[in-house]
Amino acid sequence: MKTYKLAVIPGDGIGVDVTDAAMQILTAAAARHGFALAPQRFDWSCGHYLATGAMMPADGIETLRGFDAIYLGAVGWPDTVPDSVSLHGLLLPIRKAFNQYANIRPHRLLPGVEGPLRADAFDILCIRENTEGEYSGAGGRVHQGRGNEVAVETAIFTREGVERILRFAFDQARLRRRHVTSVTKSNAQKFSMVFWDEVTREVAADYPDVTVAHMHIDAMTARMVMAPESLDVVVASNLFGDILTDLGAAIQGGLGFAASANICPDGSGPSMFEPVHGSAPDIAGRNIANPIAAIWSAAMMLDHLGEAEAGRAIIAAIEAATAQGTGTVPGQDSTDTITARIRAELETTA
Ligand SMILES: NC(=O)c1ccc[n+]([C@@H]2O[C@H](COP(=O)([O-])OP(=O)(O)OC[C@H]3O[C@@H](n4cnc5c(N)ncnc54)[C@H](O)[C@@H]3O)[C@@H](O)[C@H]2O)c1
Ligand SMILES: O=C(O)[C@H](O)[C@@H](O)C(=O)O
Ligand SMILES: [K+]
Ligand SMILES: [Mn+2]
Repeated sequence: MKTYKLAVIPGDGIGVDVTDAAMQILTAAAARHGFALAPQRFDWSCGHYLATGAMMPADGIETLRGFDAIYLGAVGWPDTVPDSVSLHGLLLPIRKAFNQYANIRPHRLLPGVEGPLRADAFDILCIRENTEGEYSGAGGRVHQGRGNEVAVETAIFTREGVERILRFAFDQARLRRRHVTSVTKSNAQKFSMVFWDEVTREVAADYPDVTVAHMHIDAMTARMVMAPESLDVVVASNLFGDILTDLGAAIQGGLGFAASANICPDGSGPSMFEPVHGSAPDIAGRNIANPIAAIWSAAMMLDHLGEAEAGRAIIAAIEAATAQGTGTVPGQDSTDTITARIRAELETTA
């Protein structure tokens, strides 16, 4: 039987709650679809930082390299560890070390879910650059705490990095409705974003069957609210993609529904799957987090591992559950109730 080695990093807060839910569903899917999962759990988190001084051990990346995929809940506990430390100590190193340059985030309404918009027929695939740009971590501070303090943070855009994420987006568009919207701010940012626009035009020339639109990030936020059905594939830099996908989550009913995959397209390292949302300290440990985003992310992981049928079955089970109203009203159903309903759907459908 095919066995997949899975590194599981629940992280902090509701990361733990929703990872437990996703693992239940993954276990059920494996049993039903004839493969096995060998999960190994790592307690890398803000708790680990407080105990050891690091979010993960020094050889953490090397440890992860041996796995077929990484499943992550969420990381961050701002009361005890600054968010800049937790993000740069775990999530960002994994995304960069394994060249997970494509962060795929789907936004559509599940059956039975009423979003905040009048629109309901949207189906957006956001492709976020995931290794450079505004998240490069290049910068510094001088004269800290003094009146003449200076802080510099440089966004880095490389031709390799920009071109490959654009090609990835155009390839995705070919599997969908053949329309790419490239989001920049090239009126204000006259070097990096003008460069991004130029590369977009170059890459687009290789995809004559795909239409392309260029939009500024500010206009894009309005577009996602006013006419989300006009969008197909959306491609953006690391920070813009981060912001747009919380907006995408909002129009699909909330962060509890937004899934994501951090893909290493060349397969040189494991890819990582996690919900878009964070550790949600305000609701952590209360059995009220919506596990659907996490379970959907688990389905994306199975699809990536080559278990597409099992991935589709999980999505179908989520849809069957929400179509009956389970998990559709914020705060109405517990994490356990939603998970149990999805599991029951998975185990009873053909
Ligand atoms: N990829 C990640 O691991 C990731 C993502 C975002 C934020 N963070 C970290 O998480 C911490 C909290 O960040 P934040 O508050 O800005 O964002 P957040 O996504 O954790 O929460 C934002 C709001 O959405 C709600 N929410 C989030 N997920 C939900 C779910 N599954 N069900 C129901 N409600 C949900 C929360 O209760 C909160 O009100 C910070 O430490 C931040 O750095 C981590
Ligand atoms: O990438 C980030 O900024 C954080 O990890 C989180 O907000 C995310 O969207 O993944
Ligand atoms: K997350
Ligand atoms: Mn985010």
